[in-house]
Amino acid sequence: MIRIVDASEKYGEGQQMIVAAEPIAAGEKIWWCPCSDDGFILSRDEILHLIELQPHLRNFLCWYSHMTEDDTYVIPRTFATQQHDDDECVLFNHSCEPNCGFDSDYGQTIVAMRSISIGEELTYDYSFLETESSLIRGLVCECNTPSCVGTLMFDRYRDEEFQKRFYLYMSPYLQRRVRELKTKWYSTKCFTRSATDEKRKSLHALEWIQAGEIVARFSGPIDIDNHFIAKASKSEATCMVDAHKQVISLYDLPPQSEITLNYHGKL
Ligand SMILES: C[S@@+](CC[C@H](N)C(=O)[O-])C[C@H]1O[C@@H](n2cnc3c(N)ncnc32)[C@H](O)[C@@H]1O
Repeated sequence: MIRIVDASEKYGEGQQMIVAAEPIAAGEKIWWCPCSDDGFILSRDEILHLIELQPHLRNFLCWYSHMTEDDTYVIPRTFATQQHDDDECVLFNHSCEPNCGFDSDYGQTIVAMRSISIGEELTYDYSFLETESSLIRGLVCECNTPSCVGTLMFDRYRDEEFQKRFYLYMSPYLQRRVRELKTKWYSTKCFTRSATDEKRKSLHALEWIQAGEIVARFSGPIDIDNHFIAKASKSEATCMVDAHKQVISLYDLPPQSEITLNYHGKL
């Protein structure tokens, strides 16, 4: 059903792509990705540490990892040899007007979203899998479609039009993130980190946050068990909550700073 061909001209030296080897009908299942079952599961910090130790693995780790949860990345088991063997699902490229997506019942199955002709490139939108802390955030898109967004920031899941069109084609992780936006909203400048000693998740700045910016917003009770914002003493908290249940930064917060609140004081 599919063929792998050279794509150096479109995406750059050494790049490959998947094309349809026969006509594919809308809704047809194209590929079942084994990587989520077989791959190594690492946090963002663990991957960045690995890249620091072995810089030659950077492209492999960043290109072929995908997110299955906040701060949870699956990388092909073969990363040490830099081969992707039969995991051809890693060769699907991104398009801002994709023709494939994920089957919402079986998140690991790639299906055709419309009929596809022989020779047409098979693509999905990487925003069906990735959020702002994607390891390829900032990739300049070469999909050449009229609705190309340019630089991929992986915040498209927040857009209501995008949700309406593509919710059913997003991975289970992205679908959950879309649902959570209604009750537990975090700024695009934040990311969740799970690599603390107690394995409790915590919220951090992904990029520079200025004093007075809205960092998060809640609709329910602001309870420490309800979200990932850690507690701190009054003098150490980096944020406060305003009358509209918005978490506001008290200071300029450089990347990596932890978002913290003083839960004992009046929130
Ligand atoms: C999962 S791999 C896809 C397969 C890749 N083409 C290969 O041959 O290994 C993701 C990488 O492919 C390239 N890529 C995929 N879609 C792209 C796009 N729309 N624009 C530019 N580069 C893209 C980027 O280098 C990206 O990091």
